[in-house]
Amino acid sequence: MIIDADHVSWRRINKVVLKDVTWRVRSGEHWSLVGLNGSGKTTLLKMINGYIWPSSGTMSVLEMPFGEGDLRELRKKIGWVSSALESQLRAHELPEEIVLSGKFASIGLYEAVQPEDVERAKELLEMMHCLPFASRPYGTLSQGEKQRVLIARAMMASPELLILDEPCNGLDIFARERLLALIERFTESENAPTLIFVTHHVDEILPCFSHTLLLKEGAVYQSGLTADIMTPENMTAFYGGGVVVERHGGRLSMAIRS
Ligand SMILES: Nc1ncnc2c1ncn2[C@@H]1O[C@H](COP(=O)(O)OP(=O)(O)OP(=O)(O)O)[C@@H](O)[C@H]1O
Repeated sequence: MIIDADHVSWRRINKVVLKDVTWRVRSGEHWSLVGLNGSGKTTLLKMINGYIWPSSGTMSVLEMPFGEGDLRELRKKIGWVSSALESQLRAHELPEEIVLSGKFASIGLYEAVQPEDVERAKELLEMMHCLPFASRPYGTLSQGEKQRVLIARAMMASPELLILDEPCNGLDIFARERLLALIERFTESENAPTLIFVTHHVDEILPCFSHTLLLKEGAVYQSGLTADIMTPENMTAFYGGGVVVERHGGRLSMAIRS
């Protein structure tokens, strides 16, 4: 089991941020995690990474129950690509250095790298289509190019679980489709880690995400097979009826009902 959250709640003064969340992610599954602003997505991700603990219920990630084992060791097995990470990286570094630093989970490269690490970093840059700008400082890259470097960086540590936290934010429609196509190909590759793709846009949910968790106001609204959950009727109900959801091929699109 990759994630086993059993009746997890997280309470703050005057607020229950996560309410009785039960969520099981098994090896070989890829999940999309969908919810509006404030629905508890980031809180759940922080908990998966062991930065906060359940107020009640039990949580086990990569077979490590919370309260047992070394959280730093656990975090080495989890890649988390987010806008918070993007803003920490240094503008003058080259994509190759940024990818290599992923092996040590460091900002900047301080450790001696082995020739096989350099080889692996190059393979990952190629896989994420980063070679055309591999010799330019990170700070000069577009948002879409940066996202691809960040995913390559996360892969450098060979994680068992890879969280892509709103990776399409700030991308134009073409850059978004290119990134989604790369992510889709990536899920087909041998030894791909279990993926959790976080978004609030239904049109980003690819058929390769086998399962979907819908979060609403801190609680699980639904969880299960994407094919069952991502229907226009279901998603219209999830968003409270104020939207029009349509199917286009294997994906949905959504607009505000006028
Ligand atoms: N430490 C805290 N104390 C009190 N309330 C909190 C705390 N952390 C988060 N919250 C609240 O819990 C709710 C869920 O927050 P969270 O950041 O998990 O949502 P989210 O789904 O990630 O939203 P977004 O899509 O905007 O990033 C929000 O209303 C937030 O204000």
